[in-house]
Amino acid sequence: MGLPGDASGPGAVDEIPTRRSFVARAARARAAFHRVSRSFSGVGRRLALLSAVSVVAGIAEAALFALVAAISVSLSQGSGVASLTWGASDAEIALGPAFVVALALTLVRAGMQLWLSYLPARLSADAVTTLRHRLFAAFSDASWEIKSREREGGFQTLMTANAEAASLAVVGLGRAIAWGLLFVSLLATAIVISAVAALVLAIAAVVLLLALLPLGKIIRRNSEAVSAKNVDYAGSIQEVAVLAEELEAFGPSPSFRDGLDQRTDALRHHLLVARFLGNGVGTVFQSVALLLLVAALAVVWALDVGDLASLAAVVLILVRSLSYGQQLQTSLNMVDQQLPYLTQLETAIDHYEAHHEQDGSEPLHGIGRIGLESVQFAYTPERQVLDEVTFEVGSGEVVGIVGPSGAGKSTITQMLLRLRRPDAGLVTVDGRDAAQFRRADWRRRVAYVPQTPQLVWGSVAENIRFFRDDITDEALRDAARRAGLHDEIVGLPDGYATRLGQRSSGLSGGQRQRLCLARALAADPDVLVLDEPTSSLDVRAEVLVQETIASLRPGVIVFLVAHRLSTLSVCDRVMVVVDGRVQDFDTVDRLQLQNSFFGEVSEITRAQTL
Ligand SMILES: Nc1ncnc2c1ncn2[C@@H]1O[C@H](COP(=O)(O)OP(=O)(O)OP(=O)(O)O)[C@@H](O)[C@H]1O
Repeated sequence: MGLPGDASGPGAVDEIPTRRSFVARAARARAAFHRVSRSFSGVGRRLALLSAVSVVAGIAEAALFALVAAISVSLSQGSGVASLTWGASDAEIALGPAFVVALALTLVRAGMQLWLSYLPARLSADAVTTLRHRLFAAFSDASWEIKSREREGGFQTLMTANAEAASLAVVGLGRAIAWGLLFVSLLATAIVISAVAALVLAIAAVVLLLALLPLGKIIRRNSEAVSAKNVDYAGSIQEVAVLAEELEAFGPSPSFRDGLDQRTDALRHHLLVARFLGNGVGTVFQSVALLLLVAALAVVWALDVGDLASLAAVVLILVRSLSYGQQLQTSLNMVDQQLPYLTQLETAIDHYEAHHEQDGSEPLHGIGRIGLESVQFAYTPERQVLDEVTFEVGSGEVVGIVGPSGAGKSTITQMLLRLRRPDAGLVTVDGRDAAQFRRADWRRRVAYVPQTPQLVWGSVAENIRFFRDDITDEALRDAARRAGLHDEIVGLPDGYATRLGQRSSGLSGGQRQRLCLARALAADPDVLVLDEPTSSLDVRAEVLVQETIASLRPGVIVFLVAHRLSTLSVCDRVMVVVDGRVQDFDTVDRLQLQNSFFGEVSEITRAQTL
């Protein structure tokens, strides 16, 4: 994944047109809906419902205002009849029925308004839930190549903060439609009641909306900056959490603290602008709207149009419609503010989906032989990391992989685990291309114990089972026995149900490593890849693990990346990797005589143990 701000990665924000026109804004809103509509089905139906409810609510409200105005005038004149004027036609209604109709309209309006609160909320909740599912699925299915480049905290930010912001963008879009249609419905009704009065006021409202448009651009630009910086910021925060132990021990340098403080400060300005504009625009709108209303009324008075009841109705309706206009403006600002987060989320999904992990279609029932055939691989074009690597290992063999730091040992294990694909050459299984086989089967047959074992929040049993529901309690106990951990687990306060944390796990480094060995053994693999499995173990535990490895014969192939020669005592053969090539692949005894790297390391080890 590209880092935030990197135009190629999910952190990048799409090019958004910056013209200050309604056309550009409408194009953005359309693009947003297009993106949102990909996130869940039935969006068209729901928007149609939202629009219909908005129009009905607007007409009900306008009719209510007209009736209230007519009743008020009638009461002030002491007449028992309310006179309603709708354009050229007049209607009269007795006060009793008029009150009943007013009450009914109030209830209809209340019901519609509640519905209008519910629909955007539902739209938003559905959209964000689906977005989160899509993002998680896209990330899970993305290749290791992409995942391994993921910035710490980047994915978390997308799943939490960005998803939250995207939900606000969808609420904003829904509300903008509702307030916009309410505004238009009220205005249309006002025009029917008194065309001149309403038109004068409508023009005033449109002028006001247009005048406030540039603010949207400022809000959007500010949000784009915040959205990109947030992912970066989350990365830095995550780093603090990940490095907590080392920071505690070493103490962070002033420059480290200053760096983080500067990142925190850099967000301050954007946050201030966002919050101020978010609230300030509404206040400005209200004040200017009232000014325009007074000015427009003065024009109506000067033109001498309309009777008292219709003028009162138009004023009531327009004051209300101006408030919807303000809410429309606020909603559009909210969309402007939150849309970059939604865009960033969609960009990330597209990025992960474009790098989908390729799978094979054939089932894999077992592995008898595994190897690499003329494998070439480079992480970057400048440096070849594996160069014509070829070997094959058969069932029951325990193979060591040694070599200088950076020689390519871990890269070979990543090939065997199918975490990376060769640029040229093949990973072979029983003479066939491994890429043909289903990954799910591969993961089941090829197990891995990393150098730094990771625990998950949960019990000891859950840590061994590691989300593979089909592993029985008996199988995981058996795996713990084979990893030499069973007796220690039984000695824990709650045995296999003892809860473990990720960091302060209550287990020693050696116990954690053996727990991960049990995790690897639990599914009864055909191939076991161990990256320096005894690095955290004392001599007694090391012997225990070596016995476990030896006991896996004859059915299992074991690859053992080793830095210490003591680890290699169980190996049938050892592969010496130097500069991305297999320099030698032979027994320990022969390597000691013929391989310069191996001989040198043996010498150093011997001198150290004397
Ligand atoms: N993700 C990566 N991106 C770019 N280069 C990488 C990446 N991972 C490893 N390399 C480079 O590839 C080379 C081989 O790395 P690899 O981790 O396979 O070596 P290694 O033999 O396992 O080293 P060590 O014993 O130190 O763990 C090194 O030069 C390393 O810098």
